[in-house]
Amino acid sequence: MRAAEAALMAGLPEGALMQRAAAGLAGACAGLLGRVYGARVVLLVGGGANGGDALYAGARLARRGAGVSAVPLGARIHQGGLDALVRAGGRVADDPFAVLARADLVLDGITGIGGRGGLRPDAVPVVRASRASGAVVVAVDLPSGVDADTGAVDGEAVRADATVTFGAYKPGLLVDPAREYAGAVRLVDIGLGDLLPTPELEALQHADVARLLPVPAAESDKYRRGVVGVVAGSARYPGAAVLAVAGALRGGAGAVRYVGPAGDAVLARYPETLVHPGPPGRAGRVQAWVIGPGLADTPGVEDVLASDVPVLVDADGLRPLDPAAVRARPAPTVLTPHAGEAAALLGTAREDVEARRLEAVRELAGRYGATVLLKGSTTLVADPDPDVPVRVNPTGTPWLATAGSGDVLSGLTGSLLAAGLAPRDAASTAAYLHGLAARRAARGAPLTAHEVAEALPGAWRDAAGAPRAGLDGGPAGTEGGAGRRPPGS
Ligand SMILES: NC(=O)C1=CN([C@@H]2O[C@H](COP(=O)(O)OP(=O)(O)OC[C@H]3O[C@@H](n4cnc5c(N)ncnc54)[C@H](O)[C@@H]3O)[C@@H](O)[C@H]2O)[C@@H](O)CC1
Ligand SMILES: Nc1ncnc2c1ncn2[C@@H]1O[C@H](COP(=O)(O)OP(=O)(O)O)[C@@H](O)[C@H]1O
Ligand SMILES: [K+]
Repeated sequence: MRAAEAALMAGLPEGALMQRAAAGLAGACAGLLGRVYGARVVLLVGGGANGGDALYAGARLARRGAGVSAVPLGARIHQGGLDALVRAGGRVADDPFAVLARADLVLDGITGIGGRGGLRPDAVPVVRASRASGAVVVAVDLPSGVDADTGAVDGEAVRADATVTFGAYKPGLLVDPAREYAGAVRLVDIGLGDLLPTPELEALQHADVARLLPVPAAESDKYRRGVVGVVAGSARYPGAAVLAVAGALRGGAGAVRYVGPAGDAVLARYPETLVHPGPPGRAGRVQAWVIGPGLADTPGVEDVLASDVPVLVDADGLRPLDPAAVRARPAPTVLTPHAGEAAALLGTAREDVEARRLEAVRELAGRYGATVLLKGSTTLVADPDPDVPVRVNPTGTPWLATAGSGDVLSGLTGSLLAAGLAPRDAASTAAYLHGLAARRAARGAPLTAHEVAEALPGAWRDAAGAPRAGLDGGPAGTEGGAGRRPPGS
């Protein structure tokens, strides 16, 4: 951000960029207020340019008739911004707590990308008073106190109803725990355009997923569409096998081979499954393996890792995992740990992984030379190449935190691998569809893992922009829609 802003500023009059930011910010605040004239606005102003943004936006609101008071925090204050505010009729608050108690809107301009660590002690009571006032809290660029680069929150931070961010989304707006502090995020374009470098994080959108989803062609047969092998379930956990197969059947592979002791349970629910007693090496050719869900102590991980096709390792399969063995594989490996499993692999505590997800997923991907999908409130997918952007999943719902939903995800991901998607694409597309399916299935009420699997075709159609019911079976070549949408649609 800093490099791109410096390059852009070099060709602009002094202060122009901050004015663009302030104009966007003031516009967003006006929208939230509904009526600007007579509204009471309080600016929390730190010592940097983030405070400058707040002051110039405050000046714009004051010119439209708002009563605007600034609460300076920190040793310095942006002088140009303060002068503009005073010229527009705003003022510095004599009693911060009195103005906050009556505020309609509070602008958090304490820190932006220059913030380090949580809020400093002098800011804490003022921020708490802002929340307690019932005013709408709008963060400037980022909620103060969150880490812009990682999404970590070390100490206290502003809990915003909305965040107006400039130029590009910052990782702290997309990755929990910080993401939760940001509220609804709006991006204001300040003209950085091509000056922005390759992002560290990217989030798929419907159109991206539509381009990635495998669609059978006229010449396809079940083998050419890919066969996925699922090694899952045990006498103790037969259900995990059923759920992993459920995900795999809906992921685009032409056939699903199940290997393990839960064949009867699988066939009872999904007669289309090809069931083998094992071991995996004798089950016939597959284009990708999924191993782990509900495996308990069943052996087979080494056997599967020795194969020359992509392998997804989940749940119990992750326990005995040796980095050297994974790195030595001739084909890609995908690991899908939740925070607890990731912590065990890294030799750290679950809370550490949850506090620093981005770091944890990158470290695991590097250590294992594998694509790693870290599950949880923010699902992240890291490539073994550290220069490739990490993908953050924008879909999903906390209702997904239900037993067995991870088994569905591993089957789905494996199926997309078998269908030929690159590991990072398979994992991030699966997480996207899985999250979308969960939202469709939950609609604000508890859901079961099985319902997530059942909702996958609907999620697929949504993402692919496929014709709605009643229009299917139109002119030849129109079914499926996926992959045929023009870029950016
Ligand atoms: N560079 C630019 O051209 C633009 C920058 N913009 C704004 O400028 C911001 C970055 O400005 P700065 O680099 O001045 O940095 P910030 O304004 O984010 O923060 C720096 C100030 O905060 C203090 N500080 C650091 N950590 C703190 C903490 N935990 N608690 C309290 N105070 C703390 C520092 O001592 C310093 O005074 C962006 O986030 C954005 O809001 C926008 O105006 C767009 C244009
Ligand atoms: N708080 C949350 N918000 C959103 N998604 C969540 C949350 N907690 C868990 N999930 C998702 O739910 C699924 C749970 O998978 P997992 O932990 O492997 O459970 P299981 O082993 O029971 O299937 C994952 O897709 C994960 O990303
Ligand atoms: K801020």
